[in-house]
Amino acid sequence: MAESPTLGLLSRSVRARRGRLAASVVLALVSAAAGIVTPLLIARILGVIGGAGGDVVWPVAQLVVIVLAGAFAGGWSSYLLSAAGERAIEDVRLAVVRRAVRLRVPVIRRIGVGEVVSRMGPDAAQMRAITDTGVTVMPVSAVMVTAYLIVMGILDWVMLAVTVGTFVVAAIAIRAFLAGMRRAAEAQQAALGRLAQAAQSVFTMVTTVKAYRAEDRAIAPLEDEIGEAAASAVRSARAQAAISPLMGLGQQVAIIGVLAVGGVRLASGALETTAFIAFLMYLFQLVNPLMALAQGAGRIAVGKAAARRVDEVLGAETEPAGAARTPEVAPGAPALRLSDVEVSLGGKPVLDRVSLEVPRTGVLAIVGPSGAGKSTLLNVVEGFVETEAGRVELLGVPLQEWPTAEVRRRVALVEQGSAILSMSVRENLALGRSDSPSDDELWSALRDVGLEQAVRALPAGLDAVLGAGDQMSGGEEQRLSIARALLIDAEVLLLDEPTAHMDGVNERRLTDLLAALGRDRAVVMVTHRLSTVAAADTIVVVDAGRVTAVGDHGTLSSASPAYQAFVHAQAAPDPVGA
Ligand SMILES: Nc1ncnc2c1ncn2[C@@H]1O[C@H](COP(=O)(O)OP(=O)(O)OP(=O)(O)O)[C@@H](O)[C@H]1O
Repeated sequence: MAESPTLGLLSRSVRARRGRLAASVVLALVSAAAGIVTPLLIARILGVIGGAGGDVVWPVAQLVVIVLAGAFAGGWSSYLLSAAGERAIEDVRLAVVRRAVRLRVPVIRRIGVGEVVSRMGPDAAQMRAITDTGVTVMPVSAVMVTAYLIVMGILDWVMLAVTVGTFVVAAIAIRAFLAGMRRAAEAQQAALGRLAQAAQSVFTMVTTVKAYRAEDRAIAPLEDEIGEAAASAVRSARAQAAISPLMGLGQQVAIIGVLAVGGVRLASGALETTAFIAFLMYLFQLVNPLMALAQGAGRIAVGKAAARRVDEVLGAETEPAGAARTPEVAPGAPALRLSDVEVSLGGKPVLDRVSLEVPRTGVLAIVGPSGAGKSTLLNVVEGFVETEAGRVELLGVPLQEWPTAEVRRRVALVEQGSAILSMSVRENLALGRSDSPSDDELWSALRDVGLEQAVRALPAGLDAVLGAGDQMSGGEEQRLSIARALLIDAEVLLLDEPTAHMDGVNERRLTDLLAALGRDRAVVMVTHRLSTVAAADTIVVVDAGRVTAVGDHGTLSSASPAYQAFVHAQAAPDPVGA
């Protein structure tokens, strides 16, 4: 079985903190040793008081020092352990967030955004068990149990045999409950993941939910998952609750057995009273490391189940980085060339042998009915969808021969609708830049898209944080996305319905801006607006995943029935006003 990437990461995290963890183990052992020595000292003191004679002050002083040192060492050890555990969680969270954002787009969609978030939250938190329990608590407890058993064996091997026999029976019973606990914890983790996914969808669309008075219906799946998480947590608690009484029962039976056997051995003179008392004290103490072992085994099983969920992100395929070096651009090659490209989404063919050339300069408009595959075409160029067949070239070079980052630098995408992150206007605008653009540059880009006044009106201007307070309208946010694309000065500009939310003035302004940009770069625009389409240098008609016609407005108006239908639909008089 391939190693789990999450467990690999944890093992690196542990190795990076091996000094502190080793100190924690040593301190835990010191604390354990103090616990082991204490009954012997108490037995000695009792012997002195009981008439054996000798100095009592020195053993009492030793006892005080050892008890205090044991308590201090125990506390320090547990602090070091907790700190290492928390750092391990931090490592997992950082790894998840860094990996998740680099996964291939279809992979992120398959896992689900809420599910990815849950891997960073509750699942990562479970990793602590593997580091602290697995690395120190379990080995230290095992050492303690062994040491107790050795000392108890030295004191009286017959009573030891009774003790071991009883605890072995208890351990067998506890094992069955641990398995139930693990299964319940797995179910709980899965339910919490689905809860995060469902909650993400409801709260992103909270205004729609309210507008349709669907609050109760929308949260029904969330309530189901909350119920499932609680039910599995209760099952886990039930299994966990059995561990302590079983261990206690084992201890009680062992005490009764030891008292019976010890009484006989005391009477026969085979056992000294002080040894008998010391043995009983060890028996009382033995239950602590045994409990730690049983509960630790449960926590580790839960942690490993969470690690398998985190593996889904850490082990998933990231976007290919592409070629190591930027290729030579073929002179005279078109900006983009698609040859017989085929794409299927969800098992359904969406692009069917699409061939298309986008010249180095000029505005190219893609038109076609809803669902025809226009956005998918743009996504193919960005590498957001897999092509099943065909070839896509940027500046004459196949996409896979480019470094992916270089493709994204040369091709700017403005997606349908708003694409604003919860950041300041400045950060949103500079998203594609490796340097920090000057304020002049930012204002100039905002002016180009007719947004300067709106941003100047924001109290914090360029530093106004968007997203949190809905400071901009949908159309303004869309124009901000266009300004962001202008700021990377790409050779190819892809726009998906850029005028969808625009008024007439801004639509005209954008059409003029795109025409100006088209003088020295390729502008590809999916649009339904006739005025924008008619002004384009080239128009591509897409229908049911196929390119059905290419030409300018004049040519297509007479030669393409599909285009004529498009023009007719756009130009049709308003049926209400007719
Ligand atoms: N992730 C997906 N899984 C399955 N099918 C998908 C997926 N994304 C898109 N589709 C389907 O692919 C087809 C093309 O979608 P696309 O978004 O490219 O259409 P479009 O021409 O841009 O439409 P519109 O004008 O409505 O935006 C649609 O039928 C859509 O249902």
